[in-house]
Formats: sequence, C-alpha cells, structure tokens
Amino acid sequence: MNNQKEIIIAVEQVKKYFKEVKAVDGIDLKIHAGEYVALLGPNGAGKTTLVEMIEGIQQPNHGKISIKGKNWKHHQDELHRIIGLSLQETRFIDKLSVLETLNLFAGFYGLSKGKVSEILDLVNLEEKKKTWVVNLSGGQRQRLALGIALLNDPEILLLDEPTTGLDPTARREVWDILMKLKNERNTTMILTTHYMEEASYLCEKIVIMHSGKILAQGTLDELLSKHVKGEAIDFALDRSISKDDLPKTEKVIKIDYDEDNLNGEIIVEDLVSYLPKFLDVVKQNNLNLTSLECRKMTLDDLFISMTGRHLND
Ligand SMILES: Nc1ncnc2c1ncn2[C@@H]1O[C@H](COP(=O)(O)OP(=O)(O)OP(=O)(O)O)[C@@H](O)[C@H]1O
Repeated sequence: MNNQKEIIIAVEQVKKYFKEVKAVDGIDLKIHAGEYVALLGPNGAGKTTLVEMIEGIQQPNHGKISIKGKNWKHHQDELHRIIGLSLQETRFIDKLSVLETLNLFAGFYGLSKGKVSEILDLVNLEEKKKTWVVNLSGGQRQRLALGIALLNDPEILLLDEPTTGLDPTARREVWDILMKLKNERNTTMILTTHYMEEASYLCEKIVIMHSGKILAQGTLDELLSKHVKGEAIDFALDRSISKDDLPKTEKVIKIDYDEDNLNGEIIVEDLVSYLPKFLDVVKQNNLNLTSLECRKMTLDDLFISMTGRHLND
C-alpha cells in the first residue's frame, strides 16, 4: 500500500563510528509520508545515533540522508520548519510554568496564543498550565516536550524514547496523544523505543536494530510470520522431570527445560493438539504445575532467535 506514497525520509548506507564503536553501521531505510515507524532495540543498538542524524544533530561519517529530497547541509532552515523533535532528556527551565514554557517556544516560531492553547489541550496539560515545570510528573514533562515538538505543526515528528521510565498509565497517555495525531493529521513519526508493546501498538512499521544494524523490518504481522514460528507453552513444575519425558511429536519446534529451576518453554506448531499430551505427562508423573502460560510469539522471541538476547537485557 505504501509503495504509492511519497518517500519522505531516505537513509542510504549511513554509518556513524565513534573510534572503534560502530554506533550505526550501514543502514538503509525508507519512510513514507504519514507512516509511524518504531526503531526498536536494546541499549546501545544505535537508535539515538540514527535518529539524531535524521534530526541533523549528528553528521554521518558515510552515506546520505534526505528528507523530502533535502539535506541538512544545504536546507537547514527548511528542514527545521517541517520537523518537530523531542530528545531523550529535554531540559526545561524549572521555574517557568507550563504556559510560560510553551509561550517561550511559540515566540521562537512567531506563533499566536491560540496555538499555545490548542497544544495545551492536545497534550492534556490545560489543568497544569500554571504549574512550574520542576513540579511536573515524569509523564507530564514528556507531554510538555511533545507539546513543544508539535507547536509548529511539523510534518515529521522525531521522538527519542518518549515513554522510557514512565509508569503504564503515563505511557498510555502519551500513546493516546500520538494516536490522536495519527488519526487527525498526516504526521510522519519516527520513535525510538525499548518497548515492543509501544512499537506494536503505535507503529505500522517496526525496524529492529542491534549493534548498529537493522536486523529486520516490517509490520508486526510480517515480522512475526516471517521470522518466528509456532506458539509457546511456558511452564513451571513443583518437582523435577527428565526433559526426555516431555512429549515429542513432529509438531514440536523447540523444548527448553531447566531441571534445576523446574521451569521450561516448549514451542509447538499446533498448541491445541500438543497441550493435552503435555498435561497427560504432568498427570502421569504426579506433578503439579506452579505456573502455565500459553502465548503467541512476540518480537522479543524474534529478537532472542536472532541475537540470543532479550530486547530489554
Ligand atoms: N558520542 C559518542 N561517543 C562514543 N560512543 C558513542 C557516542 N554516542 C553513542 N556512542 C556509542 O554508540 C553506540 C550506540 O549508542 P546509541 O545511544 O545510539 O544507542 P541506543 O540504541 O540509542 O541506546 P539507548 O537505548 O541506551 O539510548 C553505543 O555503544 C554508545 O555507547
């Protein structure tokens, strides 16, 4: 579907090395107008470095980034006008209120008071407009940073870990604002995140990064159907059993069982036919299950299968 849409950001063979550290190591990426894209990966994957090169804050050692056919070297002012960004840690002036802070940034763009009140409403900070920034919660600070990024109605929004460190409710509030933007405007967004739930919920395109490279990219369904097969049974027992006693059929993809910790994971092609056989073994051996979870495969399973690590390790 996106093939017909304009490519708004093109990253070609981009590298950024810091001495021997290959922070970004040969990335190609095309982003279409109106697309929400997640750069998902663990600490040190290169997400911030990549997004900062798209933001013009860092320059690549190699390769090319073009945004609507323009580049940071020759079209800085035009790019500043169409991009809104929120860095990993936004520093505010503590003893300015929310309203004063937004007015300050609105002044840089020559925007009206009407615009500031529209943004206060959009990021749900109307009730906090007289509160000093220093007294805001983490979630409210992030929403203020998002409000500043949205002041000039950017076509492209670049967010570096907009919900890291927030509790689930505060995270959800940020997601609601971003979904509202997606439904009401044609904003293109790139966000970096460690959270697979955030990438899956918000973004149609998920780019999985590791060690400066893209491991895989696509929609959630594409990634899962292409790279991870089966369904998982995660279990824990009250007493030990030999791994050899667990049922093996042609439908089993993988069995992991830790005899010391009495827990394991079985990946199977057909959960409905396998589960009764597994429960029979539990019963025949007079064992009790202390936990049992049957689940679909996730992006974390994909990441483990490709790197041997969890996304959040
Ligand atoms: N200015 C710098 N000097 C030296 N090394 C750097 C610099 N900036 C980043 N790096 C290194 O480059 C690698 C990628 O860092 P980057 O911050 O882009 O990763 P990230 O995926 O955003 O991680 P996080 O999720 O922790 O923010 C890391 O190994 C980091 O230590």
